[in-house]
Amino acid sequence: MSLIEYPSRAAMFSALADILADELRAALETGPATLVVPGGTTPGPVFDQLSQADLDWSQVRVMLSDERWVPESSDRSNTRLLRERLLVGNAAAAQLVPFYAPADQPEDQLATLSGPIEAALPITSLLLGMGEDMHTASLFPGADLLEQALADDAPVLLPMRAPGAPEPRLTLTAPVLRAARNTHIVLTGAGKRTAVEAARHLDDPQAAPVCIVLKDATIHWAD
Ligand SMILES: O=C1O[C@H](COP(=O)(O)O)[C@@H](O)[C@H](O)[C@H]1O
Repeated sequence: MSLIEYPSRAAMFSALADILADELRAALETGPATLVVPGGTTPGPVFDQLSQADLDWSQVRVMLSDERWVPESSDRSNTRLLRERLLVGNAAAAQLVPFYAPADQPEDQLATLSGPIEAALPITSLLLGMGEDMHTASLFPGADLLEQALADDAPVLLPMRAPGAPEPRLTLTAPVLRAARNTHIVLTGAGKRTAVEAARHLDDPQAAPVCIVLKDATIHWAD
């Protein structure tokens, strides 16, 4: 794992947006590109800048790493964050690959959502977040289907329920995340820095699911 420490969050968010835009531009020289991004509280400022990048967004497929099973009217909806902060400006031309469709439970839409996700693979640029519990995407320690999601033959998408997660989730699985061409993890604050170092030492995806991508990832950190 390589770690870049930035002097400020603003500097990190801006640098990350430039890096992702450069990766997408390079990939677009040979065909369509797929950008995968996290939800949560951290990536909004990256989206604000990336959405203004000058590239052929009509050839970019954008999807989440994971979604909370809530409608877009909820402020916990990761899709809502994407629509409000990334799929605007120049990036409004991008193709959103959906991670949510109205239904009581994620299992009800699993087959419908999986097809377009599979068709958009492999991932060109993967941006992930991480919680202090060392979860990434919705691969949580102690989650009901974690073992299945970590397996080499896991389907692209799985539902996930975890003690620390208030609602059911849908998440990309380990083989899909590991196959990304470029992997970045965006982290802020001392707690997440400690957590990612602990995950590296643990090297145990059951206890620290973020381990699955650490070998090839660039960690971007600012206090
Ligand atoms: O629930 C989630 O949490 C992680 C971390 O979020 P943050 O608020 O600590 O930045 C996020 O990466 C994931 O996509 C999201 O669904």
